[in-house]
Amino acid sequence: MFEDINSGDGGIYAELLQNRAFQQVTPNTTAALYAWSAINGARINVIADPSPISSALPNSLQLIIPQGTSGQVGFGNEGYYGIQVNSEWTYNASFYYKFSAASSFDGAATVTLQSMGETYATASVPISGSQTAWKQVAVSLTPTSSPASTANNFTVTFDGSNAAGQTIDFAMFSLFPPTFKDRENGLRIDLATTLSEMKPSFFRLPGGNNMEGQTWATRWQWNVTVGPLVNRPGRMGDWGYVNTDGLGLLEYMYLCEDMEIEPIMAVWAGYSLNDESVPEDELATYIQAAIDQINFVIGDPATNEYAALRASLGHPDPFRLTYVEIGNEDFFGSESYIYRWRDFAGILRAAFPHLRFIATTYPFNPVLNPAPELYDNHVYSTPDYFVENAFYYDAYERNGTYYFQGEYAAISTNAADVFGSNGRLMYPTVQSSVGEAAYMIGFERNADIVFATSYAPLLMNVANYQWSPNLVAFDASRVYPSTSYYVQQLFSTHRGTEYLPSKLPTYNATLYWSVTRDTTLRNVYIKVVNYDAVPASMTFALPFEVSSAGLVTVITGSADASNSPTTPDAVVPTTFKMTFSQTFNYTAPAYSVSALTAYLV
Ligand SMILES: [NH3+][C@H]1C[C@H](O)[C@@H](O)[C@@H]1CO
Repeated sequence: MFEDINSGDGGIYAELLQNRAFQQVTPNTTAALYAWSAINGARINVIADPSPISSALPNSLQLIIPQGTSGQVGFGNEGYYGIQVNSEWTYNASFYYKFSAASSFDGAATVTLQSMGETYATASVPISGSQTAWKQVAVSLTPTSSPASTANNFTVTFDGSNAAGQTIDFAMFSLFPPTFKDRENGLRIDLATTLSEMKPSFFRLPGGNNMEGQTWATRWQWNVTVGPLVNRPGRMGDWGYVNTDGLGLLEYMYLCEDMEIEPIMAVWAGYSLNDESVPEDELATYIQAAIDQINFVIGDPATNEYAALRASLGHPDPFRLTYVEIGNEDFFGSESYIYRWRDFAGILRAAFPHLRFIATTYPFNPVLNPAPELYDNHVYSTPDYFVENAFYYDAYERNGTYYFQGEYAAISTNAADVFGSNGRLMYPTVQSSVGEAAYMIGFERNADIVFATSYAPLLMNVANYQWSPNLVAFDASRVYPSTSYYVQQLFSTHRGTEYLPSKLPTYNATLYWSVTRDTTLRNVYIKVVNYDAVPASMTFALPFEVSSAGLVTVITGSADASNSPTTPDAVVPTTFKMTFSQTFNYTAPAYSVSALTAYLV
């Protein structure tokens, strides 16, 4: 499950410059210069440009080089809480510039990656005072070393002795490192690789709260997140910072394509986080926007203008799409969802009969028409809750309705105030991840009605975050997979194609297991969850023969152990050879998740 909670900008979206285009800021304020700073006496200010680079980007950075300055004068950007400088990488830097008034200046800008005066990479860009219209310039930067620290800056400076007195406007900066699959405007390689190594099947986007907007006007709107970056205005996201929307709908689709997974794509459904619902007689505009969004993803360029837009952006073929979610957590707006679902699902089902639409209220509460085929359930609670409710789906009625556990995580040890700060987990712990695993065993046992599941939220920038815990933490140079990440990965890579019934302990036990079989690979997977503080010895009697050689992968550690920037590898999976027979013993360590792999003979 993905949404931008300090996880897109400055996270998986590989742009390295923060506040790169001065989107959604108030000109002539200090705040508008966030992440930028003047160098050696330069004067910089964000202005409402009288001739802006685009209507989407009305602001520009104005540099004034005062008379009498000498040495390198200009400005720098600190990145998203740091910039990783890697000598194995070539960085692509670009910006637009113009002179608001023609001048005789004919010089160059020096573009660098540097720290405290040490320059790691530098390039020169010709700058001409005759350039009164916006001109984009681009350079590549190849560092000569890789400093351990990420306290580095991107800088643009001029030789003060010959640039004194000049006023130059700048817009739409960008600095990219190499990206995942070399995709232009793409993803940070280490984060995307970490997600890909979980072998996920789908990617839910674009949220979550961050799709909804605090108001209707600030909702996520697909059409302003596609096309040239200079035409993307960005928006104030729902987690307290401006989203550049450089990671837009097309980038999300490329993410799915490059990771060989499919999107579960949400459409805005007329409800914003200020608890305001669009009245039924005003829904048509938003339903059409949803139709256009879906056509952008799967439409025929020959017959639909938004599909033609997709083709013009380089992807004439439709993307994979099966599941479309109508809204997010509409149990907060369930009364209006009765008509919002009726109209959205009614019209979208007719327009796209092969797609499957997911409702986001509580199942059957309120009663919805048309009856949803799919519901998205969310649950955040304590580790104990997940163990005590490991049979949550067993009691669900089998009535042709299927469930997406779209968000779940053990986030606190304080049952009295799960979302509060007291008892809240900063990072998953072994105990919280083992608790989640007990619940996940229940997903497998009930796979006849649970068709998809995803931990949430996914990514956290440890330098600036609004939610904890998350599956994967990161900073400007490193990724910190959590204990829950390894549990997700273990379940995902030991999935099987069929569930083999077995007699589980009674409710509120501490020991859970599942037996699945992959009929293609002819593997048998036995996942064992021990939530007890002592090891659990077990005997398995299989109804079929297996070869003696097999493997077991175990995630275990002290209950409150976490992977974090200070203890990145406190708990990692370990794999051992294991001897199997049709009847065999296994001892599950205290607080552990094990995946046993045996091979059918
Ligand atoms: N409040 C959670 C529920 C919402 O859908 C997400 O945006 C939040 C974090 O995963």
